Amino acid sequence: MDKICIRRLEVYAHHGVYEEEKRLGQKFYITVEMELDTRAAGISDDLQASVNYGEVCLGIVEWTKSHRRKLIEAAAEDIAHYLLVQYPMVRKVTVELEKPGAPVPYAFDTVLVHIERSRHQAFLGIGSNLGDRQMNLAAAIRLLEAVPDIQVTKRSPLYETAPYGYTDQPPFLNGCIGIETLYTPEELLRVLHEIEHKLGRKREIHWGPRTLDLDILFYDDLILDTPDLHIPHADMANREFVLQPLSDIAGDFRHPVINETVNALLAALKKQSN
Ligand SMILES: Nc1ncnc2c1ncn2[C@@H]1O[C@H](COP(=O)(O)OP(=O)(O)OP(=O)(O)O)[C@@H](O)[C@H]1O
Ligand SMILES: Nc1nc2c(c(=O)[nH]1)N=C(CO)CN2
Repeated sequence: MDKICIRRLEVYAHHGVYEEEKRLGQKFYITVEMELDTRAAGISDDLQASVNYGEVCLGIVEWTKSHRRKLIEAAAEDIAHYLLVQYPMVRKVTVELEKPGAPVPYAFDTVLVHIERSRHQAFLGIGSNLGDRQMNLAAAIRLLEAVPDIQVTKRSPLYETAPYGYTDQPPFLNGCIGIETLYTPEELLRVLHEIEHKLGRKREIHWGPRTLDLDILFYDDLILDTPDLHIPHADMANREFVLQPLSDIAGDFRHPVINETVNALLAALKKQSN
């Protein structure tokens, strides 16, 4: 990825834990690196095809002056978030916030926090087999679309599927959606649980009937194995009700553990079940 960088933008602002810092203010330096593809702007020589660094400086200065955070961590987090929300072309930002006059009674050059934040691509499985299934799935997508740091970018068709695992239950309606998000996997899972809860999901039988099930299938090419979260979803390669709709929107996406595309996994599963 290409980068547009702004080094040590000077801003007088009032972030700090101590009353004196809040009252008097002090100098901050802000360095940002924005990763984006500058090829189109490079070829066309057109500012519309890129990010205007002057406007970025103005936005950062205005934000930094008009807000107050106790911690430089919090100020840097907000600046990174502001840049990713404001400039969809920017895939990743690095923000370094320096406070050279920090109230420390020793000689030092500067203190700083350095963070990297990025936009993530994730694929979710959605399913329902209780109540008005189509309405449940449509409502789930609407709720997801209303979450500020999630954009729904792709939707598969919905498929009627026989219950897998625990088979003594009604048929499911299943689909997959693609999203872009600024959330971490854990934050995303929390959002999904809230939406499941809002739509009346009760956790009773493992693999049992549900008004709504939302699973994280892929999150970039992340491999994560914690007690609460397995990414890629642990059983997805065995589930046609996942792979079929996923192949409609992400057939070429490669499973980072199995190292096969979704299309290849689906073909293998179909062959195996014939
Ligand atoms: N990739 C993932 N997506 C969603 N939940 C996950 C994932 N990996 C682990 N989990 C954990 O699984 C727990 C149970 O989720 P849920 O009740 O939806 O399971 P289930 O739908 O019955 O089974 P399955 O996840 O195999 O479809 C969640 O609380 C969550 O902590
Ligand atoms: N067809 C189908 N079967 C399932 C489903 C599902 O979404 N579709 N979800 C389950 C647990 O998540 C268990 N079995």
